Amino acid sequence: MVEKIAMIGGGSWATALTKILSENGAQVGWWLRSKDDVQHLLRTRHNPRYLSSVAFDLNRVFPSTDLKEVVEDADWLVLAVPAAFVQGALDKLDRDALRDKRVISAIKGMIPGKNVLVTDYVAERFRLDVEQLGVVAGPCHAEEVALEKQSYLTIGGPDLELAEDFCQLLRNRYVKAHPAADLDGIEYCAVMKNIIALTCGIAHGLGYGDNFQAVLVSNAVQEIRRFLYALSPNQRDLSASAYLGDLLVTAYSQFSRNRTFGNMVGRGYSVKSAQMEMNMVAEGYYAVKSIYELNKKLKVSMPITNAAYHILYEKISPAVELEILKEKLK
Ligand SMILES: NC(=O)C1=CN([C@@H]2O[C@H](COP(=O)(O)OP(=O)(O)OC[C@H]3O[C@@H](n4cnc5c(N)ncnc54)[C@H](O)[C@@H]3O)[C@@H](O)[C@H]2O)C=CC1
Ligand SMILES: O=C(CO)COP(=O)(O)O
Repeated sequence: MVEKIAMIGGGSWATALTKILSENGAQVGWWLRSKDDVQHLLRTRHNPRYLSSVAFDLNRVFPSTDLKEVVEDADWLVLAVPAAFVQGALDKLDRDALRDKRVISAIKGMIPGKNVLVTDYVAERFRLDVEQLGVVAGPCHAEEVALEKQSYLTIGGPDLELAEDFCQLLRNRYVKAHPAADLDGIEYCAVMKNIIALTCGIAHGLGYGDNFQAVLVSNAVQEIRRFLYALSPNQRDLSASAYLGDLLVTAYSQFSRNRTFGNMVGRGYSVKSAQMEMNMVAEGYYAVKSIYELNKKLKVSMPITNAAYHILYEKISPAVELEILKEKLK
């Protein structure tokens, strides 16, 4: 049986996942916001804006701006727009539109303003059972998928059968995938590692070196552990690649949007100008605010998140804030 997937989003990650899934034989209805991009894809088989070297087989990939049609036709829905655009993107769908679907979030962010995880938002908005949900996690940059470099993904979800089914759709010569039962922990960690990567970028932009970054990342693991424990004290091995691996790749990779954005801020760009310079979205910018606000109740010690918040939302100088932060790390 050919699996039918609705891919929501026209950015790098949606493009990479569409490549993996369609090359494995799935039929992918691909919703993109822009009519021009859909026309371009239909004409040339390439996404003009992201990973434009990848050619799609239009017998299996069906780009469209008609969200309802794309969703109606699918067994699976894969969300791959930045979290800030989830509400807008799904706006036109009825509350029952996802009733019989399996829904996978590939998003590493929270809904700004609501400060909720994407899976929690989708479950509430479409009255879904948690067993219908999963997340795509793990250290994996879209750019390396385009180059077919060896990569590993984790599919997190309470229904391990659903997670394993989605793993099977992903596995290929260069992608290994495995299921994991932790939904919330994986999703929160994916949100938080973006804040850390952004802070690593700020430090780098200010001239801090590898020695400092290693200490920053070590302290970050402890900060993430404290926060996750306060939210959901389940047993989880934070050294697994869905957690630590994702933190490392984002903190160190030249491809990281969050690190690049932070680096610009460290070098003196304003938040606005750094955002305008990038044709991509750094989720960490929004995540800082959500996690900072959530932590007002939890009161976990989070020096790195606090420093990033002060820089990005209270306009405190990155140099001053890093001077304060460096005294708190060990
Ligand atoms: N790029 C990557 O390597 C990976 C990304 N992710 C996650 O995937 C999600 C999507 O990120 P990327 O594909 O990297 O995005 P991107 O930064 O490559 O592209 C930006 C995306 O935002 C869309 N967009 C901009 N304004 C919009 C609006 N008003 N309404 C709807 N969409 C709008 C653009 O069309 C484009 O799809 C994020 O949560 C990210 O953390 C997860 C793993 C890897
Ligand atoms: O999550 C990612 C890689 O696993 C992508 O991180 P960036 O958004 O910082 O590029």
